[in-house]
Amino acid sequence: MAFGPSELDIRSAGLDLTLKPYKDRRPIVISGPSGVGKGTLIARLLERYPGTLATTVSHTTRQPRPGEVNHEAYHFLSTKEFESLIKSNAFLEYTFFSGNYYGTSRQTIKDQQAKGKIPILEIEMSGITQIKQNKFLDMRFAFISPPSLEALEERLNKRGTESAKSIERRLEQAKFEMEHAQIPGSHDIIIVNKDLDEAYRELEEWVSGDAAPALDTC
Ligand SMILES: Nc1ncnc2c1ncn2[C@@H]1O[C@H](COP(=O)(O)OP(=O)(O)OP(=O)(O)O)[C@@H](O)[C@H]1O
Repeated sequence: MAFGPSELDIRSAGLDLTLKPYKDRRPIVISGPSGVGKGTLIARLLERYPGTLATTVSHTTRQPRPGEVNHEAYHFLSTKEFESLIKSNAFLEYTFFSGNYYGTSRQTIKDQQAKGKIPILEIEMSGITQIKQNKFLDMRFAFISPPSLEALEERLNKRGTESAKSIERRLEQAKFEMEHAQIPGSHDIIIVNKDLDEAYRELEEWVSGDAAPALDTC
């Protein structure tokens, strides 16, 4: 009995098995409280579908951290340069947080689309409000929710990247974001990340267009 080539054979032959003819090729916006698992879920999607999906690189005026490479982690630039880009309407959304600007340029999305990829953006709440105010932008929005604030606190503690004060601030913000996410129309789908594998499956189905619309409120 003949078997077809394995995924490994195809990859090593330089072919990409992961090109998926998604029905919906609009940019995908993922949001949710800090520590909920957005980065983890997006990393899985990108690993599974490198030929179809791609993240975008944001701009920031903050200093690079050790190991962060310019144009990979972020496009690092001066405040003057950032403000000049704001004036020229280069950003889809931007925010000023903790003394620094952060923003997503229109160009970074175009760059990925020009390569035939569907951009995936991780954007916080105020950025989503800015995007939604622009009726020319057609994107889809997923909110990742923790099963509870207690579970979120545990994840942030376990991750070990934040001080107690920072965790407290993030939990306050999380409460606000979770309430906001309940407003009809604020997201196309809410995925509760309780079990990571289940949350991933739900996200993957929605991203690839195989899922039925999860909310009838949109
Ligand atoms: N379903 C889950 N159950 C338990 N732990 C999880 C789950 N999903 C993710 N985690 C863990 O929670 C922590 C936070 O995840 P991650 O860094 O992906 O969150 P994030 O939403 O990207 O956070 P931030 O916005 O701060 O970057 C990580 O240590 C991750 O391994």
